This record gives sequence, structure tokens and C-alpha cells, in this order.
Amino acid sequence: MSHHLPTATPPEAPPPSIAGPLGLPAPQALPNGFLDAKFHDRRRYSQRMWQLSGLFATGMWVWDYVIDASGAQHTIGLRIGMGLLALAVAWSMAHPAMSPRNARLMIFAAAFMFDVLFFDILLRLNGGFIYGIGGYMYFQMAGFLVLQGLSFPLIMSAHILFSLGPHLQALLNPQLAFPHLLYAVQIWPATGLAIAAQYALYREYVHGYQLRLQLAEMAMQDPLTGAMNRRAFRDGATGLIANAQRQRQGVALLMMDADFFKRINDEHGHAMGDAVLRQLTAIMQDVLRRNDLFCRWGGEEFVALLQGMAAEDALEVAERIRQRVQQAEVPLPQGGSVRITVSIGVAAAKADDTELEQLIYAADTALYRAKFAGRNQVSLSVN
Ligand SMILES: Nc1nc2c(ncn2[C@@H]2O[C@H](COP(=O)(O)OP(=O)(O)OP(=O)(O)O)[C@@H](O)[C@H]2O)c(=O)[nH]1
Repeated sequence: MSHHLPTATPPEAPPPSIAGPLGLPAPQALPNGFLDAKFHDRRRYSQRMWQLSGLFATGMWVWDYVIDASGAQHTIGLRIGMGLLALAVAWSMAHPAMSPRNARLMIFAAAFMFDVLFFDILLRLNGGFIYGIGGYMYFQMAGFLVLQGLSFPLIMSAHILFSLGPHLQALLNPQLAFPHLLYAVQIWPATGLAIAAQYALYREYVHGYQLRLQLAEMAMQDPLTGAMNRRAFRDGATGLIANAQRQRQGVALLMMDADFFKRINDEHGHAMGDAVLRQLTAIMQDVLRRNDLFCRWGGEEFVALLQGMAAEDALEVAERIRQRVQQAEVPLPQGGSVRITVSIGVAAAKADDTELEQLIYAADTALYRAKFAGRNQVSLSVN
């Protein structure tokens, strides 16, 4: 009886970007680590901007003095408050005990506090509308720079809060002769501009981030079979072996090589050879467990690392793979089919300090013996 081989998983296409409102990717389309990565990438920048903002906001007291010498005496405390607040934010962003999530919330809250202090200064001065305009432009710009590590909804909320701040303060204090209309024509357009710029920056970041993920995935994957490549395997194998040793478990390594593969290429063409490699991958992945590490080592050679397996169990797995491959046939486009067999070298290590290189060497030697003994067989390393 012959079996048709299961189809190999094709190399995974990059996930389609699912657009949400405003053409932003829907939050569920972005991987879990997205926001932390964004925060991490922007942290240094955001920190510097908090420091500069604090120094600048404090230094502006001199300018207050030029605008309104007597009013400035009432603002120095607030100016220093702004400086200290900004420096505290910058400092705590770097503090190891601060989780990215808490840091984001703190930045959001502090930015709003900054806004309230800033508006208090504007009210205490008698410098008029022009000073307000200049100040607000600065404030929206500062927000634009210091909020970079946050999510887009949080950034938007912060800008809207900045803009509402003065209006809210005026509402809470009825004695305040607040020129709502004058401020609205200045504050709200500035807010619109800041949000538009934030939106462009955010899209740019998401685009770059998705590209980075795709590249990272491509760097780990063999494009023909979709299996892990040798580099990714080496990275994962070190962790798997260390984990097995911690749990006092053994590990086994299977080195599998297609027999007389060159003939398939020569007789049926390279494309058919590729199809056979994909089918071999599918069989091997089907027999192996999910947490086994499997890769295309190169050419027609594959490697699997199995955790918690003694030599006898690993031999059994290898034998199952050998039989499944032998029984299977790969259909030819013009009708008929080809068959293939594999030789497998097995090396097993107890829970000692065996290293990956030793296992590879031992399995390779066993594989060589299997080939030499006539192919289509499994051979266990003796050591
Ligand atoms: N179609 C295809 N062929 C490949 C690929 N990578 C390597 N090969 C071919 O695989 C063949 C390997 O041949 P050999 O190393 O002589 O081994 P073999 O013919 O399998 O013989 P044994 O291993 O000794 O049983 C070469 O002809 C390579 O060109 C690939 O990605 N696609």
C-alpha cells in the first residue's frame, strides 16, 4: 500500500496587516510585545527630551521676567516645579524597578501635570495672548517629543488633555477672565497639527516594526521548506540542552539525510527535487513532537533535537520517520510518482554536560555508518 505524503507547510507568508480605524493596524494585529518594543526603542530619546524640556521650562523664567517682571515673581516656583517634575520622569524612566507599563502611565500623567503647571504660569503672567500662543506652541511640541514611547491612543489622549487643560482650569475657576475663543483658535489648530504629526510618526514606526519582524522571521527560516534554518536551530538548541540538563533529562539528536537525492534532481529536474524536500519536511514534522527542535541543516540533510529522550526512544522515532518516508510517494506532474528513502544517525546524551557539537559529531558519524551499510536505515552512535 502506498501513502501520499502530507503536504509540507509552505513558508509562512508575512501576516497581512489588518487595518483598523484611520488605517492603523488593529491592536490584535500587532504582536504582544509591540508596545514594549516601541517604548524600549523610544525610551532614550524620550528621556533626553524630558530632561531638555525640564531645563527649558525652568529657564524660561528669565523670559517671564522680561515679559512681566512682577508676575514672574509668582512663577518661579512653578517653573522650578516643571523642571523637577521633568527630571523626575526622565530619571524614573531609567529605573530598573519601573515596568514599561507603569512608566507609560507615569509619562502620560506627568505630561498632563506639566500642562497644568504651564497654564498656571500663563495665568499668573500678564503677558497677553502672544505669550500664550508662543507658550502653547512650545507645549504641543514638547508633548510631541516626550510622548514617543506611548501607544497612539495614549498619545492622542494626552494631546487632547493638554488642549482641554486651560479650558478646564477656566471652568473650575469662574473668576478667571479666560479668553476661550482666543485660545481655541490657537490651541486647537496646534493640537490638530501635533496629532497629525504623531499619526505620521506612529505609522512609520509600525511599518518599520512589521518589516523588522518579517526580517527576523526570514533570518530564522529556510525559504524552501519553511522549516527552521541551521542558525535558528543552533540558537534554540543551546537553550533546549541547558533546559534538559536543568531538568536532569536526556537529549537525542537525529541527523537525517535523503538517499541518492542527486538522482531525483538528475532524472526529474530540480523542481521535483524541491518538492521531495518539502514532503520530507512534512513527514519529519508530522512524526516529531511540537516541542522538538527541527531544522533543514542544508541540502538534503535535516536535524532534530529531542528533549527527554533516551537512546531507545529516539531510535524508535527515527525508525518511524524512516518507514513513513519509505512508504510514501511523491506524485510527478506528468503522472507516476517518485519514492525516496532516508538514512538516519542517532546520538543520545544523558543528563550530563554534553554539548551540541559533540552530539552533532556523534550523529553525523552514525549517519555515515548507515549510508555505508547500504542506506535506508537507522544507526545509533556508539560512545
Ligand atoms: N532540488 C534541490 N536539490 C538540492 C538542494 N540542495 C541540495 N540539492 C542537491 O542534493 C544533492 C545531494 O547529493 P549528494 O550529496 O551527492 O548526496 P545523495 O545523492 O543524496 O547521495 P547520498 O547522500 O550519498 O545517499 C546534490 O545534487 C545537490 O545539488 C535544493 O535545495 N533543491
